[in-house]
Amino acid sequence: MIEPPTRSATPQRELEPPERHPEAPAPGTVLPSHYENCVACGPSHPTGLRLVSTAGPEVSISGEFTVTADHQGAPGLAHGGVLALALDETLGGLSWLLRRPMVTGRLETDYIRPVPVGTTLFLTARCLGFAGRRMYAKAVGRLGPEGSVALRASAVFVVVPPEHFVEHGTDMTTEQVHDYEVNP
Ligand SMILES: CCCCCCCCCCCC(=O)SCCNC(=O)CCNC(=O)[C@H](O)C(C)(C)COP(=O)(O)OP(=O)(O)OC[C@H]1O[C@@H](n2cnc3c(N)ncnc32)[C@H](O)[C@@H]1OP(=O)(O)O
Repeated sequence: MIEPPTRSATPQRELEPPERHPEAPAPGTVLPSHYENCVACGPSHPTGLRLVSTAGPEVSISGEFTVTADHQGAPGLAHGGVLALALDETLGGLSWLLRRPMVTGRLETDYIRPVPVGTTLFLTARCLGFAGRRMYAKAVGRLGPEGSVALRASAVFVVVPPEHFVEHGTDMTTEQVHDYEVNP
């Protein structure tokens, strides 16, 4: 049997520098939810994170959400999978600034401190650059705007054609995907 190649979220060669799209939302712009039922950012999801992302400088995003009892693993503490979800969503927000549809290929997470229920977690994600269709990025999660680092992540996102979401998802038309590419 042929083993799949070992994959890493650390770039193996020099990256093409990221370019903020000329029509990207200005730094400080709160980004709309990309889907109202998204478990990470959707305002209609009953128990989701309701994570709010904001465009940052260069190719960066900040995100915020408050851990509730719906997000527990151990009693009173956020589940690690939920924290990975928050990192994934914040990293995914980079596509708003790059104006390229992308999906997570790999997400490597370091859990550094426990995150109690009631904490507002402050996340930032930064694009490192591209190698072909691969976008490399890093993210950090803090226990307060300037607080202790609780999480770190390195990720590879893979640029996909808009049709990816139509072909593999439901209730999505090509027009809607193109709307996502050009709004806000
Ligand atoms: C309205 C809109 C809503 C927009 C909605 C926005 C939602 C945001 C949500 C946050 C983001 C998510 O959670 S997204 C959901 C979670 N992720 C997914 O569902 C992805 C599932 N996986 C896939 O669909 C596929 O494996 C792909 C698309 C990632 C790759 O498949 P492919 O298109 O056939 O391409 P492939 O040739 O395999 O790979 C292309 C290049 O990427 C590299 N590559 C592929 N996978 C990996 C990997 N895990 N780690 C490192 N590198 C990788 C390959 O080596 C190759 O490099 P080279 O040979 O070219 O050098």
